Amino acid sequence: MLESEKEFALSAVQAAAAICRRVQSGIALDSLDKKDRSPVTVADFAVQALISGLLAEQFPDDALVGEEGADQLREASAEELRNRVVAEVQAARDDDPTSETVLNWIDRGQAAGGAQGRFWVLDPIDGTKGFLRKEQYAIALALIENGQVQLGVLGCPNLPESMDQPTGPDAGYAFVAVKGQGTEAAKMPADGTLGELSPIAVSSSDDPASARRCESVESGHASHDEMAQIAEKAQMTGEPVRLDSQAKYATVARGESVAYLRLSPDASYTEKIWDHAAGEIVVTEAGGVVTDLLGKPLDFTQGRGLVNNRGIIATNAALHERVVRATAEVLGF
Ligand SMILES: Nc1ncnc2c1ncn2[C@@H]1O[C@H](COP(=O)(O)OS(=O)(=O)O)[C@@H](OP(=O)(O)O)[C@H]1O
Ligand SMILES: [Mg+2]
Ligand SMILES: [Mg+2]
Ligand SMILES: [Mg+2]
Repeated sequence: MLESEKEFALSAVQAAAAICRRVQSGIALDSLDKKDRSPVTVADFAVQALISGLLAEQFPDDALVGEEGADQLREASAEELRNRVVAEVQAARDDDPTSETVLNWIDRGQAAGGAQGRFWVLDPIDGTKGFLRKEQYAIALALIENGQVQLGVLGCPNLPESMDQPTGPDAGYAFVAVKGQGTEAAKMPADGTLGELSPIAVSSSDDPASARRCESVESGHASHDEMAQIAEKAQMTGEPVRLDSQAKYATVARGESVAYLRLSPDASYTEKIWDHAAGEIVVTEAGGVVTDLLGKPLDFTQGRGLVNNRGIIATNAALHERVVRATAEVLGF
């Protein structure tokens, strides 16, 4: 089941990774460019346009819930940015779509989502801050049918074989999960090849003390203090590994970290479905558990946001209950 969707999603994410790598190689870390966010903006728009255009051709009846919209690019003052985006999309394809076509592809991603029907979910670049730092980022593509995630692909172009290694030219992994069929990973290095897919699984450890957990780099996205209290309560005493993007879900899925905690410091913030759909299925099909802070499954039926959600607990199966309990104690549920 979903064979052609799986093949499509993997190849679309691989093509997107090539755009990201090309754009990222133009970022100078040590200069004034540091404050220039335009590379990630170019790659964000170009990736959404590319994948949306491919989807429109291959699955024309499917809607797309994507993070980006083209309003900003349509402004007269955005001509230079728009031209850079269009050039990236043209370079990634065999044909030369017009600027209007590219903008329309981006805007196809403004679908509302919801409980019924079939739609794709895309975060063209998740971990935009990590992208600018040349650290971790992910291209996240998922397929939702009647509110359930059925397929997810995470492309992590800078993810090394182990989190303890520095990222380098050999880095790059793709993860793919299909409902009921498990999660697989393949090397996706910068040379443009995709290695053989092989099954991955979460850690089987039930020992919190030897367990490694991961969390966001940005303190604006996740409350490091409260998460440290939860971890301590759960007796997860190891230092957390901080990395950007849904690569965190990938490290849980392949068993190198046992938990990904996410607790927004801003209680009014609504998590977005594109920040979690692909990651959720990649972890659950690898044998893990992904819930909200109350221990309930994530609800993808409410549109573009995960409403009434203040955070995420993604762990291996053995430690989930312990972390949910610790969360309730610390937050006073
Ligand atoms: N206030 C707040 N609370 C929680 N989450 C937020 C918040 N603001 C933004 N975001 C979303 O965080 C996404 C980045 O995810 P991470 O936190 O995993 O990566 S990072 O450490 O920030 O790099 C990031 O995704 P991208 O925009 O795709 O990078 C945002 O959708
Ligand atoms: Mg994101
Ligand atoms: Mg994004
Ligand atoms: Mg964003």
